[in-house]
Amino acid sequence: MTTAALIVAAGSGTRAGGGTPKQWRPLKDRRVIDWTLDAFEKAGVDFTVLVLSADDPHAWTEFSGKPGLILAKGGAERAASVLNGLKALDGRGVDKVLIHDAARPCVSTALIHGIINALDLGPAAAPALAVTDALWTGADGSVTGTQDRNGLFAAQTPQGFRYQDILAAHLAHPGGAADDVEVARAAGLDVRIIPGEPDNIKITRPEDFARAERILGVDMDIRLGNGYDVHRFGPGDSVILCGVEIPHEKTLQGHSDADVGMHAVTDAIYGALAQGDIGQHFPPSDPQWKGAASEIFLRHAANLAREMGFTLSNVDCTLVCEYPKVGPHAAKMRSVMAEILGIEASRVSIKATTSERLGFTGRGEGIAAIATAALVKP
Ligand SMILES: Nc1ccn([C@@H]2O[C@H](COP(=O)(O)OP(=O)(O)OP(=O)(O)O)[C@@H](O)[C@H]2O)c(=O)n1
Ligand SMILES: C[C@](O)(CO)[C@H](O)COP(=O)(O)O
Repeated sequence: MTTAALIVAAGSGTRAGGGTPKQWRPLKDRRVIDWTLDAFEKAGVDFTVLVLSADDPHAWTEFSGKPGLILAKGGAERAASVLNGLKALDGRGVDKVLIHDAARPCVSTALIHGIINALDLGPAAAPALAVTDALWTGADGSVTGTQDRNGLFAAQTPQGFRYQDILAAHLAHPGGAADDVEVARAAGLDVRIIPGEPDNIKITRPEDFARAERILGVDMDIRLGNGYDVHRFGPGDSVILCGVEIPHEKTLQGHSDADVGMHAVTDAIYGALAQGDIGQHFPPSDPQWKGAASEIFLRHAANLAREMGFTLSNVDCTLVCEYPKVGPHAAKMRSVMAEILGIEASRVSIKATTSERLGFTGRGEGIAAIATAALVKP
């Protein structure tokens, strides 16, 4: 089955204001049209017809010759634009066509697939939301009556059809239809209602841009990283764990101050950023890091995260040792780590476990630490 998307982008966007037609205006880091085209590309349609205003030579130049993209001229009304797009698909072996407003950039892959699949069961399928608010009639700023909302739906796009059916329906229609479902029904086609998505809004008025940005903003970049480190014990009288010096009968050995917990957290952050590990940024072969405070490494990782546009959401570190006991120092460790990371202590977890006297940690030969970091870019 060959599936095409038909995206109407030839309107003037009068109600949205702003001078430039809404489909060409910015939305987050791209334009409205880019989000819409991208949604159908991601959904894997075979090709796309983009209906553009004949009065916009820049748009035609920009999109001409793009693989998988067919251009068609817009008409005076939406229905005329759709018909021109349908004609442009003639002779290309299209079975299913999904007609969509360029002004609905938040459409999801799941909804597109839902419509495509529903066309295996009938000639037409379209998304809609059952009306949940009370409906009134009004005049001169006053309510003049109420309207029964039972059985009423708010229509969305993409509206999907078998290609030959909807082409014939549009050719036979006298014009003035609100949408393609009205055209299809006028031709006697049965249209299946698919649950629409509240986020699939149509940008119609100026405030809709901010709504669409909020919806698209949910698609944030969330990264997780893990870190693991081990340091052995040697002669001494204290250890440094997560930035806190704790009296102990031995010390941890290492090239730096051997703060095993801080190293694990640092590596977790580098891991989330896919930026290597501590050894890569601060090679042990470099004498300048001999005896260095591990705070330098952790600050570097946290700053790198910020430079790459991420916010550190939380870190969680588990120290594995029989002794020293970590519990009495955990609160201090959390506040020290939080200060270095530049986040609230409530986002830093430091805990400990023994290994039931098993293995090198159980025999008191060293301490291991494992950590997770979560980073978020809105
Ligand atoms: N002659 C037209 C009119 C509309 N559309 C497209 O149909 C979609 C839905 O229409 P609507 O929201 O009404 O857009 P506009 O007509 O551009 O808006 P307005 O009515 O505010 O001018 C939009 O993607 C719009 O670009 C089109 O391709 N050709
Ligand atoms: C097709 C449509 O998106 C269905 O909701 C809508 O009817 C087109 O926009 P308009 O605001 O009705 O012109």
